Amino acid sequence: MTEHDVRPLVESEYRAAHDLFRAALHMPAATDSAWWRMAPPYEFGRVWGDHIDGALAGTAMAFPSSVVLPGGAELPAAAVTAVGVRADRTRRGVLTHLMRAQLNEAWQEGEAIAMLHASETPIYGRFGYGVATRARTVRLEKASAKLREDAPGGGEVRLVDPESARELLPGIYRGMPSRAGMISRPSAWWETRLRRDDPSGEPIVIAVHRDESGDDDGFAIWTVHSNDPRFGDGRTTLRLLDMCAASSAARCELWRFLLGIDLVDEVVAIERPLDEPLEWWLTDSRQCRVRDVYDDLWVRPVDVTAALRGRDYGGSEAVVLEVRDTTLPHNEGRYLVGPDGVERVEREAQLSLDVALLAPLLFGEVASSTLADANLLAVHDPAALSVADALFATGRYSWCGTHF
Ligand SMILES: CC(=O)SCCNC(=O)CCNC(=O)[C@H](O)C(C)(C)COP(=O)(O)OP(=O)(O)OC[C@H]1O[C@@H](n2cnc3c(N)ncnc32)[C@H](O)[C@@H]1OP(=O)(O)O
Repeated sequence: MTEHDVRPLVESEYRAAHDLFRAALHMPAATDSAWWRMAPPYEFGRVWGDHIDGALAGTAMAFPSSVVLPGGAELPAAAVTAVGVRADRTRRGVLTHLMRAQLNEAWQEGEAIAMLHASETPIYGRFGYGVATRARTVRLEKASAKLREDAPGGGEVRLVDPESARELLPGIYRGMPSRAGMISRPSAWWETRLRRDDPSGEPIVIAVHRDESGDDDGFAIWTVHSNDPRFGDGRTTLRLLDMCAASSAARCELWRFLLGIDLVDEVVAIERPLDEPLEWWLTDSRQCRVRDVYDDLWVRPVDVTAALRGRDYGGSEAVVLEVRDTTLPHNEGRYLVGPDGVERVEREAQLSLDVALLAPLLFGEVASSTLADANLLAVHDPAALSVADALFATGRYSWCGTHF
């Protein structure tokens, strides 16, 4: 049997842990400058390692953040990242040990939620994570994607350098109207984002939007990739990595700016909200080509009571929901969930599900009746299903938009 030695790593071990993570993603060890870019989130000191035969076999880290739930409440959350196991040590429970240690740490820290972006979908469900938000990648051909003349806009867009961006962008982000799925970005996250070159080595370019009354209210971050015409097709792609704005006027004006940049053939934007009204801003809606729709933020309720209490509910009736949670047994039990509040009860359950399916319900990503159709939600009282549908409906897609 494999002997595991799971413990928090110390600072002198962080770089090796990061290199192990990079190797698991088939990336070379970090150069000094790559490590300088990626080190800030390690500074929170929440880095775990599992050791086999005295050598580091796997690692996972987290930094403190928060996430907005439907209704606008913000809950403290552990942002989990840099998870990797050595290729010659996989499938012996290393990740399982790391996940348990990390989730217990989040519980001790009083974090109601743990959250991450998954490299592959089969990995995290067994630890109680489920898809909370989805996002899409869109591609616009610059020559044919034209914004309607009466699409929103106004104000002006200017390029800023990373030093100014460090001053400006965190405040603009905090000023955005809150939306379910959005997370807080600690300064360490900004340090990494604004230091980071694309893996291809292209530098980031940053623009800020200022509204007509002189307030900065939106920004975009991108890289530009050109294909040498002597060898390739000579096309130039602008890759939009991050765009946030406080108003649709600011957002549309940023799109107008991007689609007007010279010597660009196409704009490809990742992790955009499913309901960004690009199709509606264009003269020809088909010019917004949706390349892909994918799971974005995965959420794991660490404290189910706090997570259930963190959101608003629709409808007028309550249901008794049973939650199974083998990883964090303190969550196991029955919850009366209704528009008047949430409490633990001993009553018979009307519906029951695994904790991993709570996040899609909490964030309005799926209806209870759809989960029941998929045999993922057990229905003990059929009348409760439509009540649960009404309770958890959100009316708007949740969206994260922050990669970590
Ligand atoms: C938030 C992030 O950082 S996302 C990045 C995650 N990292 C990567 O994708 C890097 C490449 N992959 C890896 O490093 C490893 O394969 C990991 C981290 C995905 C899994 O680590 P392992 O130590 O092998 O996982 P562990 O042995 O604890 O597996 C537990 C269970 O999950 C299953 N599992 C683990 N990884 C996968 C996977 N990629 N696909 C399908 N099942 C998987 C195992 O088969 C096992 O199932 P079982 O309990 O039924 O036997």
